[in-house]
Amino acid sequence: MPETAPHWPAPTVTEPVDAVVSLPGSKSMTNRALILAALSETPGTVRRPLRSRDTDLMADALRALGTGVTASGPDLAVTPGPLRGPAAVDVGNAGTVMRFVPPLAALADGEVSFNGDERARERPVGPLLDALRGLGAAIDDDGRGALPITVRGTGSVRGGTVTLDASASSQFVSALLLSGARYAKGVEVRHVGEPVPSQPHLDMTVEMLRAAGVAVDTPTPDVWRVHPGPVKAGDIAVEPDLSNAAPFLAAALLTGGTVTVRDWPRDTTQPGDVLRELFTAMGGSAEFTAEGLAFTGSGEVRGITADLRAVGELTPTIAAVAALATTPSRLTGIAHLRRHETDRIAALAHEINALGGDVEELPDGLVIRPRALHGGVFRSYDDHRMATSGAVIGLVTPGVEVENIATTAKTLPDFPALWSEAVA
Ligand SMILES: O=C(O)C1=C[C@@H](OP(=O)(O)O)[C@@H](O)[C@H](O)C1
Ligand SMILES: C=C(OP(=O)(O)O)C(=O)O
Repeated sequence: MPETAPHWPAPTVTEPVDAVVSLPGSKSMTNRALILAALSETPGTVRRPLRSRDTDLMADALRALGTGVTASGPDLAVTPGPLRGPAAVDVGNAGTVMRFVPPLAALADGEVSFNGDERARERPVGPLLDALRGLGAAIDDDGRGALPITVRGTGSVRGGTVTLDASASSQFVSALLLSGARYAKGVEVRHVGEPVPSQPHLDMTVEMLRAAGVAVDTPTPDVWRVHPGPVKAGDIAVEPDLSNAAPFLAAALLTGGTVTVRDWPRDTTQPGDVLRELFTAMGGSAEFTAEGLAFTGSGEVRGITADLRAVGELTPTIAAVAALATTPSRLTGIAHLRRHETDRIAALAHEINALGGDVEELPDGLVIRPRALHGGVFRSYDDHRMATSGAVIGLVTPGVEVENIATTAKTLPDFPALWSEAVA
């Protein structure tokens, strides 16, 4: 029998939480920065990146393809080299690695195989693979539109115009755009189908490409054009991870306290910035201070009706807060969450209900009716955001134990210590 770690007793408080927290870098920005630096003409530096499972997997993938990635104090120094196979890439369960690296691997000379966690083999990549084939890449897969795959690189990709359905993940589009400048004809990506989720992440891709000297046009909604040309990443400064700020702001909201997140950017493409608005609608208030963003709870926590399509990765925390609110919530537009680290719609409903909650699954979301919760085990399904949601519920519900808190290492390895310190 494999040894399993004991469940983590979530700390419970009776006083308002009053804390100032420094959060590590954004996963999404770090992994984009690493890709852009690897595609660059000259060495670059990623300043204050996130160091976590997902970003270590990205660094390892790029090393396997011939790029130098070395720690330099709190930064990562990236030395681009000729991209080459053969190489084997372990994506873990990182969407950014399984989607962003294959278009780069198509530029390599040699075969690059991709595999990952059991769950990674269930997450969609089919539309991305078909798009890459349409741009001239050769890829072997077993016909399921999922890992494992082998990209048979020849050292160059023709590029051109491609149409795909990116309603399952915005990462399909970001992936093609990030490497597209290095394709002979660049790339024009056209989406058709249900709306693409995670618009802020698409904006982040476009903004980071432009900052790296790449010409990107967005002529009409659902069309993105990346012109061929050199990538010049240079120095890229990574912002604190605002999605990982969610549980900390929730602590202030739920306890009527104040949590300040240091260095919250005033202007950002991160979806977590929308928390200022969402958690204000749920009863708190946000204010920029000299230190960062101070979020204060009023003592009252209201439910919310919201379409979260653009900010889906915030759902687990919002659902946890909603379960503790005084009025019902309806969260929609998030069918794609069923293909995230776990089926987050089903997992949230199941785990909150197991603690006495009243959560109903919709095909594309959740209806959450407030009910007194009790202690018990909150399972994480190897999903970092499920684990942190268990911590949020446990903060005001005695006796909650989170199973596999270590899974937070995907994007926030220090979570248990940071959380315990913040709420102490
Ligand atoms: O591009 C990115 O960095 C991300 C895009 C989103 O993916 P989906 O559009 O698949 O939800 C988001 O949920 C994920 O955590 C990170
Ligand atoms: C969906 C997420 O991750 P991934 O990058 O693996 O898609 C997430 O972090 O919430």
